Amino acid sequence: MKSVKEAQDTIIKFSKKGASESIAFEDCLNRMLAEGVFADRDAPPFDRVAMDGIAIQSEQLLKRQRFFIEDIQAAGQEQKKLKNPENCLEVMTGAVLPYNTDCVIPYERITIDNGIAALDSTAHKSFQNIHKKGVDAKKGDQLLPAGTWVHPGVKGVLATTGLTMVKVVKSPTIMICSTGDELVPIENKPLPHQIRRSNVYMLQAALKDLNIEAETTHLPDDKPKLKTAIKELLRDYDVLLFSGAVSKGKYDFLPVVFQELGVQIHIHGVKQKPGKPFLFGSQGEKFVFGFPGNPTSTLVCFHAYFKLWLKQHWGIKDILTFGHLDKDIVFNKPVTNHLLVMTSTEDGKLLAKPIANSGSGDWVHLALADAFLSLPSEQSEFKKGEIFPITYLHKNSF
Ligand SMILES: Nc1nc2c(c(=O)[nH]1)N[C@H]1C(S)=C(S)[C@@H](COP(=O)(O)OP(=O)(O)OC[C@H]3O[C@@H](n4cnc5c(N)ncnc54)[C@H](O)[C@@H]3O)O[C@H]1N2
Ligand code: MOO
Ligand SMILES: [Mg+2]
Repeated sequence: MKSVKEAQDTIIKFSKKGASESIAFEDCLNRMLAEGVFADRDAPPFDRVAMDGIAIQSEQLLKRQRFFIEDIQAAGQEQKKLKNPENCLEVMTGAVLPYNTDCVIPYERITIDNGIAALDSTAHKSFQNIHKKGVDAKKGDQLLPAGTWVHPGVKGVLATTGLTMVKVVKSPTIMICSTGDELVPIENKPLPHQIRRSNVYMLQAALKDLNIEAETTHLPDDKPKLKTAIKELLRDYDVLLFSGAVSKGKYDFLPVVFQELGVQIHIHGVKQKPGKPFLFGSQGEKFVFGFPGNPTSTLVCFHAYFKLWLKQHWGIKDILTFGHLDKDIVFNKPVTNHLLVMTSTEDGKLLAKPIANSGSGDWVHLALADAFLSLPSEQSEFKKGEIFPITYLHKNSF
């Protein structure tokens, strides 16, 4: 059985960058750029007035403190010219600096009376309050490298560059499969021995949080039927996510079906709780993730392993954070303990409060968790205040 570290290293080994596709600018938030973005013009594209006020020729400061206002240069107007260097032009933030001027003095530093602007002092410098053409980037400069994650600031740069289509890393096609004859559709009223197939919706939502769409399907606990269905799914999808059927039960057919279909199993069993029977395999460029069926195991393994695989493939950011355990814990098994927690902040510290639950099959208390702390296998007593790596379970929790 692999340790968590060995399992994660194995996953990373099989994760590589996805293919690329061009998509509409509107749709590119939370995607990874597949190619660099270059400036189509200087940034800023002209000497930009940075304060509302007046523009003068700085040389005149040696001679005068009062300036006749010739005209106004508003933002969006073509560049005007200061005709008489002894005068000034009123200028607005965002306007082109008028020709023949080199100094902007804000309204707060002048008084205007009868069309004359009087300065509070002559202590002003050339090029003050002017955002110089090309100071941030020159035409042709790389503004964003390939691999950049599109967040709101990046969208602003893409918009400024006029990119209506954006080349991004393509999403893998994913099918989420539930297994198990006890499962019924959520709209059904389950019989006493049945439950609703909730895990697939949890996984679909976790993917949606990452801006990835995925379909769901259900497969029965029947080996020949499973084999036929998975063979087709492997042909049609890049990645199959399974919940259930990977442990030791008589009907846990996934490991043997994978073997018979020529799927190489790289991980089956990890020294962790929950998620011990976790399985990961591949067939060429196709990947299978077998998340143990207990709901907490499914969700924890999604975040601990599938997100790691996606990190390279899809480019999601690794938010490596540490949380302060908020309670003493004793855990005597030599395995990593992924402990469900509710997070909060206090005096700038991230506190992680363990959630009481009845084990990995307890879906009721799973909903109270927004993260899990990974307590290392070599330790058995964990004290309040100690710091451990934390993994968030959903986007709104970080
Ligand atoms: N003899 C052993 N038994 C078990 C072991 C073991 O090592 N030896 N491991 C336990 C652990 S740990 C886990 S976790 C589970 C994992 O089992 P499977 O991956 O084989 O999953 P199933 O047997 O199919 O189901 C387990 C449990 O989860 C429920 N489930 C499954 N899918 C869904 C779904 N889509 N929505 C809601 N709930 C689901 C299922 O009904 C079961 O209750 O095995 C232990 N056993
Ligand atoms: O480890 Mo199982 O994954 O406890 O529920
Ligand atoms: Mg089982």
